[in-house]
Amino acid sequence: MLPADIEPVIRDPKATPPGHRIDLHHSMCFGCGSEAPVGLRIEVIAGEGLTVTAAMKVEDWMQGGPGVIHGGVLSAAFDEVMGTSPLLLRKPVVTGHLEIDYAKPIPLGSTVHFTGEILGGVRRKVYTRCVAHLGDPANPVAAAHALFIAIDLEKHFSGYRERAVHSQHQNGA
Ligand SMILES: CCCCCCCCCCCCCCCC(=O)SCCNC(=O)CCNC(=O)[C@H](O)C(C)(C)COP(=O)(O)OP(=O)(O)OC[C@H]1O[C@@H](n2cnc3c(N)ncnc32)[C@H](O)[C@@H]1OP(=O)(O)O
Repeated sequence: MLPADIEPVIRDPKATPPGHRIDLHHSMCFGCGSEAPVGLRIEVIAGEGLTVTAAMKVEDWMQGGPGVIHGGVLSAAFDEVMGTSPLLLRKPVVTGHLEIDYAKPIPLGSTVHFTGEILGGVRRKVYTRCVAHLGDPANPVAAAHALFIAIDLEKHFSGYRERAVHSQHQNGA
């Protein structure tokens, strides 16, 4: 999946320091929003270099097959974790391409640990990967690769903002 012309990228000196949560982009986001009525509420933590980590408790409402997580929920979690990592470059992005390898069923009640990494970039493209385990990093349960595209936030969402759902604490702003 990685292109031949991929180039190294450099963490922005003003990026969130290692060990700290990378700021959520808005409180009503399905992936990270603390006020979203339904959502994953994932906190992505900056790691060293171009890495991030996150953990997600697998709740009953995430069920797909009996007793295990739905694959789409896991996919959304990967999207959130990897999609946040380009903020280490101080670049807002959207997902262009996401692929998942599901290695093992993930039981309800378990905690999924994610370790993501930026692999490099080409122009506006940022390539990432992420591995998930249930407590033993040597025993992964899933892995993902994703391509994110850097955007101009104002332009990208200009035609959609009137539909945005706001937090009750934002006075409709
Ligand atoms: C919710 C978001 C809030 C963001 C705020 C702050 C972020 C804070 C972190 C939050 C974490 C969020 C994590 C969840 C993130 C989502 O879930 S985002 C939602 C899902 N994704 C989308 O809705 C994106 C929909 N797609 C699009 O809007 C447009 O296709 C894109 C991606 C903006 C690209 O369009 P474009 O700006 O016209 O650019 P374009 O010239 O077509 O492509 C640029 C380059 O990317 C390549 N490319 C584009 N698409 C693809 C593809 N699918 N496959 C391969 N290459 C591709 C092109 O070939 C081109 O390459 P080069 O020519 O440079 O070699």
